[in-house]
Amino acid sequence: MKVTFYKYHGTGNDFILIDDRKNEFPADNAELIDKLCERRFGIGADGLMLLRNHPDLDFEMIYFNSDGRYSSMCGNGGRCIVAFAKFLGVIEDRTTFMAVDGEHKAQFSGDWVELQMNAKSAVEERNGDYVLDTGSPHFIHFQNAEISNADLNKYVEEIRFGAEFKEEGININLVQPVGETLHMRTYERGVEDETFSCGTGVTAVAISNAFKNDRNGEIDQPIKARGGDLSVSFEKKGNEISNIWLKGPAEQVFKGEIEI
Ligand SMILES: N[C@H](CCC[C@H](N)C(=O)O)C(=O)O
Repeated sequence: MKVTFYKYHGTGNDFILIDDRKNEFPADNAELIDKLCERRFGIGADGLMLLRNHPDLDFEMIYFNSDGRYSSMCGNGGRCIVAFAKFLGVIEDRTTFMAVDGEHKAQFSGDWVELQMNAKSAVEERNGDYVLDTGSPHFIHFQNAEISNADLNKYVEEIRFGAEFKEEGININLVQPVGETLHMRTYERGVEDETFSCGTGVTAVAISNAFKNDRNGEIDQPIKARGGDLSVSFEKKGNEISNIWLKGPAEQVFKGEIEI
């Protein structure tokens, strides 16, 4: 079967996107998806997404990590599939679509896509570190030292593969405040490697930073990931977080065809 695919990235978090409105792609074939995401023997990507019809909303996003398994929500992927939906003519300049963690609104601002995010858990503080779910589960460690040469693997071994999270997994984020901007690096569950950006991670970092600094009101947090710049805006009243928007670029890199 010949499949047309489109390669997108959102600040270096890269994805294979397929228009599967005919429901023909073998979504349960984890081995195939893993192979397509392989960087040397396949197309290469952090994840794969299917755009499918939805009975009530503009479309449905089905997301797989590069290990081929169905995944929790992908924020950068959500922004890329919105750009893909506009490219296909499925939507114009705003949309409401279905994803694994529920409905998402999205809109365009210049060449950035703004995606409304769902905070799925309370913010848990653990000796200065944070754990929260923004559609995917995240562990956040803040440090003042330069993160570009930080030992991310130490947190991967201790936390991602530690007793508590070994089974379910969790994404690991290191954060270094630089002025008003948060510089960050992420190790992603299901990719089992560092990625250049992680949208649910960016969102989790922005929210936990507001708790760390006891900030309230309308917050617009600039973030610098390895693959580029994003921002997260939200409202915080004490422990209540609402109106969360993840904003950043979503770019189509190439189109291709592959026999599967
Ligand atoms: N690897 C994540 C899902 C993708 C998250 C990331 N690509 C994003 O942009 O949010 C997990 O299994 O929790």
